[in-house]
This record gives sequence, structure tokens and C-alpha cells, in this order.
Amino acid sequence: MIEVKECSKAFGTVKAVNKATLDVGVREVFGLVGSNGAGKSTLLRMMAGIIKPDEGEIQIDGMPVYENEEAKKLFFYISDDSYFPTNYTAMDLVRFYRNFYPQFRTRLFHELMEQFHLEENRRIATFSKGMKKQVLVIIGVCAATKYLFCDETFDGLDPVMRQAVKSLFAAEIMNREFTPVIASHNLRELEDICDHVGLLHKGGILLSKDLEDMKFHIHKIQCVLSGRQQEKELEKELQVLKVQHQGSLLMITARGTRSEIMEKIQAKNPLFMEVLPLTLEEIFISETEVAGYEIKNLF
Ligand SMILES: Nc1ncnc2c1ncn2[C@@H]1O[C@H](COP(=O)(O)OP(=O)(O)OP(=O)(O)O)[C@@H](O)[C@H]1O
Repeated sequence: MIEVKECSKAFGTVKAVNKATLDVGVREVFGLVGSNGAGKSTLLRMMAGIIKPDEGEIQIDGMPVYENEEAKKLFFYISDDSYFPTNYTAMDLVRFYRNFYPQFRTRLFHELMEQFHLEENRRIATFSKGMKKQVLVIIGVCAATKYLFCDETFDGLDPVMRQAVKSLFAAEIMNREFTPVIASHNLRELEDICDHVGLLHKGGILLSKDLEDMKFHIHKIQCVLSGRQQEKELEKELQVLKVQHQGSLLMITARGTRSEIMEKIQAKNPLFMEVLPLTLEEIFISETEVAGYEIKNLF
């Protein structure tokens, strides 16, 4: 488990991370989302023990991470601006990382490179941006660490590749203790990969939630009832986050499971009703609006 407690980091007068508190569980894909400059990279770099928090602490499996070799063996970190020596091939990179990660799974590396149609003896400098990211994710998975930190690694990966990486992560999580932490400024790109999402805004964690749980407990409703009185009653009975009217169509975003909500609407004998799950983006819009933020200021 990774515990970030009241962590802050400033660069001169810029507060990059501001009293961030966050728990990352095990065997889940954790998404760290936020706009450009929200502090994602800084937080990830502190989690990787590259920079020291000014305040607060970060522990990985109960160990402080900064200047702690034992804790650093537990993760592989993919930065958003990874540097490769010009002549290095993917295989050279593996030889390099094997020194740090003795449990490195070289056979799996060969298999995955073939599966992803990547040549292991080609110079990395000649790969496209997306291909370089794929090589790093493969190496990160093969390093066989408990945690994998990916900074903007998925932004710009094409949907087929994202699906392939998603399956790779799912297989790893099923077979061993493995927890990827993915920072991204794009909610839509995280939606189909993550189990849990933490939203970072101006250096602080605005919310941190399990995706399935969020999707299970918040819905959008479209219905037509027979009168205004009925509508008012329904609005009182539901845990409403937002109400809109479009002619006779009533549109509500409400907390609750699908069956709880359906039951309440059905009791009003609707002329029409539809209860739908929200997309991740819609959930965040509702949740952040409730917390007093405008999503368009966050992304
Ligand atoms: N080394 C540094 N020196 C000075 N300021 C920095 C440094 N690193 C980050 N910052 C500042 O800290 C803030 C947070 O930056 P950070 O890179 O953590 O954000 P981010 O959420 O990862 O953004 P992006 O999505 O654009 O990568 C920004 O205002 C940035 O300018």
C-alpha cells in the first residue's frame, strides 16, 4: 500500500503539491488525473523518492521512500520525459535494468516485444513516441516490481494499444501483487483502464474514488411525469445532484443504485423513464460541481 500523508512541495513561490493525502491500495489500477500543472508529475516524483516533500511523508508498504533503497526496489518509474542513450536498443535497456531488478523476467520481455510487434534490437531513438512508451511499459511490467508508476504514459497511445496494455495489466494483477499508478490529464483515456481515480487540483487531492463504486452509486435519469407536483416529490425523494428541464422531460443526476432510483420513479407512474450510468467524465463533473468547482476549470 502507498500512503501519501499531507504532502507538500514548492518550487520557489509555486506550490506544486499542497497537503495532498492519498492512499493507493494493492492490485488495482490507480489513475491520478488533473489538468496541466495540477501537480501530478511532482507527486509521482515524490512517490518515486526522486524529490523530497517539503512537508508530510510518503510510505510504500510501511517504508519511507526518500533515499530508501529497500522501498525503491518495490517500484518501476516511467517518467514523462524518459531519456535513452542514443545508441541503445530495447535489449540494451533490459541489460541495464536487470542490474537494478534482479527478478527481471527476460523471457516475458521477448514474448511481449513480439506480441506488440516491437523489434528488441532496433535503436530506441528510431521508434515513434507511442512505440517508446510501449517499450517502457513492457520493461516496467517485466521488472516484476509490486508497483509501476507511469507519468503520462498512456496519453496519445492508440486505442488498440491501450486495450493491449489494459489486458497486460489485468493479467499481471490476476497473477501477482501488482499495482500500476497512472498519471494523466485526460479523464477519457483513464476511464477504460483504471479501477480507482484520484483527482488532483492545484496540488491537492479533490477526491479519490473507486470507479465501479462511483458508477454503481450515481445515475442520470430522464423521465416524463404527469405533473409538476409529481416532479417536486420525486426531486425530494431522490438524492439529487442536478436537475434540468427540457419541455416535459425531467433530467436528474442523482446518487443511488439503479434499482433504488427506478423504484422511486416507478411509484410516480411515469409516462416515460430511463435510468443510465454516467461516464467517468460526467461523474467527475457532478462530484466536482457539488464540491463547488467547475469542471471546465479543472480540465
Ligand atoms: N522543477 C521545477 N521547477 C519549478 N517549477 C516546477 C518544477 N516542477 C514543477 N514545477 C511547477 O509545479 C507545478 C506542477 O507541475 P507538475 O509538472 O507537477 O504538474 P502536472 O500536473 O504533472 O502537469 P502536466 O500535466 O502539464 O505534466 C507547475 O506550476 C510547474 O510549473
